[in-house]
This record gives sequence, C-alpha cells and structure tokens, in this order.
Amino acid sequence: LSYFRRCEKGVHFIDSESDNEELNHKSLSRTEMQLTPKTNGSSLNYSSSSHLNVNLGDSALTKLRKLTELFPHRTSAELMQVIESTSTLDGAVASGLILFGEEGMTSFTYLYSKTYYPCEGRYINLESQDDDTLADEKKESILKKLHNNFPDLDKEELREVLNEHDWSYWEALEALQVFANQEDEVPSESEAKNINGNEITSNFKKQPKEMPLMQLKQTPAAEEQNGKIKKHDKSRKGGRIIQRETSDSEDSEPLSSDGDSSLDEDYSSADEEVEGVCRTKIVSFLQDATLDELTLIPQCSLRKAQKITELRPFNNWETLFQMFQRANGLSEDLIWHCKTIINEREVVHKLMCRCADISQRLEKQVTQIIDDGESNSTIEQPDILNKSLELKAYQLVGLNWLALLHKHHVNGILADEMGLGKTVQAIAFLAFLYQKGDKGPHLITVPASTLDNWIREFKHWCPELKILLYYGSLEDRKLLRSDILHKIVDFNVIVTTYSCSISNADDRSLFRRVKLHYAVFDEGHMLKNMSTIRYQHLMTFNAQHRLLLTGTPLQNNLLELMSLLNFVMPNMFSSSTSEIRRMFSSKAKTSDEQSTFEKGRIAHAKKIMKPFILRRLKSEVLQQLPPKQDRLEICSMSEKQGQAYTALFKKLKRSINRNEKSDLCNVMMQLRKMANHPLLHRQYYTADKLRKMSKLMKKEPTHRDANPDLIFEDMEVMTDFELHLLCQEFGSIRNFQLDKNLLLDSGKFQILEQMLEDLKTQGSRVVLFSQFTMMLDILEVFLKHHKYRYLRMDGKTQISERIHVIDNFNTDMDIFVFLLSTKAGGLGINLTSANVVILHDIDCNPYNDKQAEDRCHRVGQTKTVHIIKLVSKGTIEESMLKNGQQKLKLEHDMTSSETGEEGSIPLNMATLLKASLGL
Ligand SMILES: Nc1ncnc2c1ncn2[C@@H]1O[C@H](COP(=O)(O)OP(=O)(O)OP(=O)(O)O)[C@@H](O)[C@H]1O
Repeated sequence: LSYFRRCEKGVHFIDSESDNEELNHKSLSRTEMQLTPKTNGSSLNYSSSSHLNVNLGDSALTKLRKLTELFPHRTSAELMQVIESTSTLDGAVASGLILFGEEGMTSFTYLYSKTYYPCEGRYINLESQDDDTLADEKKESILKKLHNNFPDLDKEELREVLNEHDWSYWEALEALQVFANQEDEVPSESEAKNINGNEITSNFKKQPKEMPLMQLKQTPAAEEQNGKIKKHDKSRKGGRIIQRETSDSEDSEPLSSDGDSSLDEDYSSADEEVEGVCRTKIVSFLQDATLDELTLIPQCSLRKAQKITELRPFNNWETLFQMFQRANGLSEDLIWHCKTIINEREVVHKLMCRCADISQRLEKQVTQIIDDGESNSTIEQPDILNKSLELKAYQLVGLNWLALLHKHHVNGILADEMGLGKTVQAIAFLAFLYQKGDKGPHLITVPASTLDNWIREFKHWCPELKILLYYGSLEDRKLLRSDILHKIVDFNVIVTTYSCSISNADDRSLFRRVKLHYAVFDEGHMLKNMSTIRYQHLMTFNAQHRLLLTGTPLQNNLLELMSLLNFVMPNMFSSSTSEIRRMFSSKAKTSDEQSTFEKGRIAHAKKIMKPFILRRLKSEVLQQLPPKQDRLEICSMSEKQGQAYTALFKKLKRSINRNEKSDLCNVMMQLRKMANHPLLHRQYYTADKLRKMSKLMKKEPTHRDANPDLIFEDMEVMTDFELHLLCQEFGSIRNFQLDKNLLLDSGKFQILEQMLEDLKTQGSRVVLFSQFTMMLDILEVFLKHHKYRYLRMDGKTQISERIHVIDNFNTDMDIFVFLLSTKAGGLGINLTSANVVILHDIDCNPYNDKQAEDRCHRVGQTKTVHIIKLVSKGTIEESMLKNGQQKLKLEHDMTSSETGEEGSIPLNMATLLKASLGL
C-alpha cells in the first residue's frame, strides 16, 4: 500500500503521517559529500605495521584506503581485520558498517553508492527526486533492475524495500547487500569483539566453509563404474556449472552456528559410503517429493516437475541418471540442484529440533512449578506496582512467561491480541526485574503516536521506575545523550521512538554504547522486513535481551514472522536466514497441492515459533469483555459516481491494453479513489473552467505577476475537492465553488447519513477511520453539514497534541465522532469510550484494519463494540476484501490449536502457563 501512497499525485491525499518512522536517509548532510581521502592521522598509518607492509597487495591497499575514508576514526589494524574477513570491497564496507556502525562516518550512503557502485551514465540520482513525481515506469524499471540482482527474492518484497528507501535504487541495493553480506561475510563473534572492544548483539556467525557442492564429485571407483556420470562430473568442473554450484552453495551455506548440516558433513568426506548416503537422499527426494516441492529445486519449472513425477519410480542412482538423460528437457543438473533444497530442509529441520529442545526445557521448568505447588514458584504481581491496580490472571501468566524466558536466556515476542495489555505486562516485567535487583538500564522503543501513552502507563502502574524520555529536537537529544553518557541523569528505563533511536549516527551510537539490559520494541511488526535499514540498525543495539510486543505478528506471510524471530533470537536464526527466506517465501505453484504444501510449512513454522511467542486472543482470556460484532455494509455507488467509475474503469482498461507496462497498482488506486468519493478525481473542473479560473487568479494580489499558463498547469493536477478548497480561499474564483450536493454525493455518504442518525439516537459514540486525509477533509464537510460534534486526528496533528485530543474525546461525551487517519490513530491508542468503529475505506492489509478496530475493543470496554466496514459495491474494494480474508486465514491456521481446546482456561497458574505455552 505504501507504494500506492507514493504513486499518488495529490500530495496530501494519503496521510503522510509525519511520524510514520520511515528513516529519512536524505537527512545526511550533503555538504559532507565531497570527501577527500585523509592522508593524516593514525588511521592511514598502516605502513607502521611491518605485517601490513609485507602482505598488502594492491587491492588490499585500495580497500584499506576506501575503508579509511569511510571510517576515519578506526585504526588500520581494525580495518585490516575487516578486510581480511571478506573477499570483496563491498563486503568489507558492509562488515565495517555492522561492526563500527556509522559512528564517526560521514555520508555513508552517498559514499557507498557513488564509490562502490559507479555506473557511468547509468546512475539515476533518485535522491533528488520527489517521490510523488517519480514516474511509475521508472519505478518498475528500478524494481526490475533490483530483481535482476536478487532473483531469489519476491518482487513484492523488493518493492517494499524500495519503498522503505524512497525508491533509491542504491539505498535499497545497499540494504539488501548489507543483509546478504551479513550472511556471507560477517566475521565471527570473537573477531567482532576484538575489533570493537565491546559486545555487539548482531548477526555474527562463522565464516562460510568450503563449498560442499564443489566436492560433490564421483570417487574414481564410481567414475569407472559409470562412464556417463564421469563425463557429467568432468563438465561440472569447468565454467558455468562450477560457478553455479558455488553460488548455490554459498546461498545455502551458512549452516547452524554450532555445526554443519549432515549433508555437508557427508560431502566433506571423500568416503564412498558417505557419498552413497547423499545419493540416496537425492533419489528418495526425487521419488517422494510433491510437485510443489519439486518446483523448489533451482531451475525446475512446474512442467519439469510434472515430467519428473511421470518418470517415477527411481529405484537407484544409476537408473535415475539414465532416465533423466533419456527424458526430453530434463537436464542432469536438476539432479545436482536437489542438493540445495535438501540442504535447506536439513537446516530448517535442525532449527526445528533446537526449538523443540528449548520447548522441552521450558516444559520441564513448568512441570517443576506444578510439582512444587504454584504458590512457591510462580511470580505474583510485583510489590512496586500500583497497589490499587491488579494484573489480570492472563497478564500474570504473561509475566511468568517472560520471567521463564529470562531465566533460560531466551528472548521472545509477546503477541497478545490488541488491547489485552501488553504494555502493562511489559511494565510489570521490568518491575519484577527491578525487585530482583536488575535496575536497568532498559530501552523501550515505540511508534511516536504511542509515546505519551507509555509514559502515562509507567506513571500509572509503576511510579517507582525512573523513566527517561529520549525525544526532542536534535539539540535536545544532544544534551540528553551527554547527560546519559556522563551519568548525570539517573534512570531505569529510556523510552524513545523508532525515529529518534536511529535517525542519525549519534542516536544510533548512543544505543550501541549504553549497555542495555532489556530492549523492548512496541508494535514489533514494524520489524517484519529483515532487509530494511531500520531492522539492520536496531539489530546493532547493545542489548543483552530483546522483547517484541505486537498484536499482529503474522501479516502477509510466514517470512515476516521469521524476521521477527530472527530479530529477537539472532544467535538462533541468523545462521539460517537464507534457508528460512527461501523456505518460507516461496509460493506453492500448483493449486491442488497447495493445502498440503502450505500445511507443511505452517506446521514447520509453528514448531519453530513455539518457544518464543506467547499469543492469547481476547475470546480466550477476556470472557468478561463485551463482544465485537462485525458488519459489512456494501454500499451502492451514487448514480453519478457509478457512471464516473464505469468510465474510469474503461479508460484505465484501455490504457493497460495499450501499454502493458502501465502500473497496475496505480490503476488500482485510481479506482479506489473513485469508489470512495468522486471528488478525489478531477472531472467537474474541466479544462475550460480551469483556463478561466487561472486568468481570474491574476486579480489576486498574491498572483498578480504569475503566468496564467503555469497556474493552469498547477490546477490541472489537482482533484475536484482541492480545487473547490482553492475557490473557497480566493475571492476572484469563489463563484467556481462546487455545489454542496456534489460534495455530499457518494454512495457511502448516503449510507452514513442514516447510519449516524441511528447511532446518535442510540447514544453510541463513533470512531471513523479513513486512510486518506483528503477523504477526512470531505468527511468533515459531511459532519458539519449534519451538525455533529467531532474531533479529528491525523498525521499532521502534533505528537504533543495527540494525547490531549484523545483525552478530550474520552472525557467529553458530547463529542459524537472521532475522525482518524488509519496511520495516526490505528496503532496503540485507547478509545474505549466509543463503541462503534466505522472503517470508511478498507486497507489492502487487513491487519491494519484489525489494529484500527481494536482501539475500542480492549480492556476497559463495557459495551458491545460494532465494527462497520463500508465497501463500495461492484468495485475494486470487493476484491480487496476477498484478498484480505485470505490473508487472515493464514493467521487463523497458525494460531488454531491442534487439540481444538480453545477457550477452556484452567485456573491453576502453572497449568495456565503451560497451556499458554502450548506445552
Ligand atoms: N489489569 C488491568 N487493569 C486495568 N486496566 C488495564 C489492565 N490491563 C490493561 N489495562 C488497560 O487496558 C488498555 C489496553 O492496554 P494496552 O494499551 O497495554 O494494550 P496493548 O495490548 O498494548 O494494546 P495494543 O496492541 O493496541 O497496543 C489500557 O488502557 C490499559 O491501561
């Protein structure tokens, strides 16, 4: 969706949400761009080391020079360690970034992109371009280019990465490379510690070993036995195939940190017997795999997979080879490529076993608690919590779960449904640690919109904990940093926002320098994409333990869930990220086997996540919470709107047929706009009218010297509603204002009119969400027209103002409607004083809608909550709805319990904990 947002021409059509935590990479000072190599200072003093003098080849020297430019405060010995740990310059830079951060480094992005990706004549400096004006075709071509570099990655994933980086090809490439290099070239943890001098919690792992496939060759005896195979092996030693083998192996390498896959162990030996085992694995894989599994073999299309199944049975290695040779279109390479997928499975299997081990350890502990009798071993509400408040039973379970993980040095994700009190449980846990003597420092990173709420909850629940708010202007934060580093302030917990914690090198450096005990990340689903810079930066925070809080851990696919797990348990997962990535991002290609295939993956993912995630649903644990009733309101469009929609649909269809490259996403957005309100397009202000208006504008003192042609051009790209506002603003064109009837003319407004009237009579209070700020503008006209009292909050509302607006709504019962943009009001806020949520327009991601719905349906709600979704009949919105329902099914499959005993919550605390853990 964010892609659509950027495609939008209307600059404030979609809520830009100033605090949406996107990293502003452009903030790097451009005055620092023209760096010249430093020739003085200790950093270039590499000749002082005789070792370096002797061993430095030209390329190492060049690398050292480059790295010295980038990391001027690092010694040559440190830089050399980085260089020696990788084979390429890019790898060295990436490793340097991970190890040293950007501390003391200037304009990394600029230098990196210009210096390491020179592309004479091909460089597209997108950084200077406005997103909104970036042509869609250009975006497609950037996407294509990036996809060429990362053919294994899903295009949508890459689109997201590009979005995260404002469509800067180089920044996206860099982010993905950093990730890839992290997998392939990051030095071992001990090296990292040596270099950095202090501990870094990052994706450290051992150097890749020798590539196993290179050794996948026949023993002389076997070669003699089978001339054909011998020929094959010979061919594999040269050129392309060897290259391919190497890269395959690199991809599927790094294995688990504590050992290699059994397959690699097999191949690392020349022993014939072991070779036999490998062959047996390949034969049995090709014999038993489903169609979808076969298509996971590199270069194996669905057609080839079908052919393989037709050739079955494969009784042994020799017949397998012969059959492949005889079959049309099946190359022997496919047989060898099976190794990649077998390897992946073994890595993931090993991971599952380790996760099962942890589950067992936890289970043992819980059994112990049961045996000891719960009063001795379970943790009660910490004494320092506000005595007038009481944790609910499931919250105590949450606290016990957190304490259990802590005891076993395991990090986790508290993924209770929205509104169950994750904030409160996290605070209770920090209070528990405090009582045990762990006084921090801890860090809580939250979206800006929930910052005030966190501070308030801390004060409310645990005033004894000293909270330091790390938030403010650059200057404010500078002072705060100095106070923190010089220990001038006394605190237990730092609370900050995602933006403030990583927006510049000094912020990031602070959280690498302060030795944090716990780092808690609220709305942790913001870390669902491990390729983003935000993810990478937050990974480097110097925290002993991490805890993620999220109400929507699973959104689009299992890979996102794995990203979250990797974030909290990098030691466990980082060595398997490439396997995980492939295993969980590939899609089933056949529909008939989809369910078995998906079921298998879901079962795997469940096993992996079991020890690390605690998720309770409101329906399970909050029996006393009033129900939530969903209502779908399919709205027929108004007559004019329907005609305009059909005309637009036909026009867009023609344009798609004419130009295949036309951006489908943009087409979708155009249709969505029309489905919501016709004034989000321009049709009433014809070119003729605009010509007249642009001439009249010259009468305005502000436009006296303006060129009417240019005014006309500006007007041409505005929507009807924007032009209407312009007419309200300038007296000379006031006559051109739109008639009220047109402003109120939409199918959804027709439904809303009666609906709001009824709700008002019933004494209900309404929270009304839209994703589009301009839609909120038109809704304001509608509410004013009907004389309803309302409040509004969107991305433009000052952060400091937000809590007051929310309090206002929660305390002044005469305010009937709260207008909210999904971005600004969808996360983390409490609006239990309302009992109706209307989603004027649905989101492509149903979890964003769920987040919005649960602002009212949460602890503290006393009335039945009605969720009403408005969907325009016969429009693109109906397809979006269907798509969304499929996405929600994945979550349902993941969270449904195998035994089907949901809802029955045992009272005994330890048993409750056990049930919650799924043990
Ligand atoms: N035990 C309790 N007693 C009284 N109020 C509670 C209790 N637990 C939670 N609350 C209140 O319930 C509301 C929801 O809690 P909280 O904001 O922590 O939920 P959450 O799970 O973090 O939600 P989200 O995922 O939407 O951020 C808050 O107003 C909180 O103060």
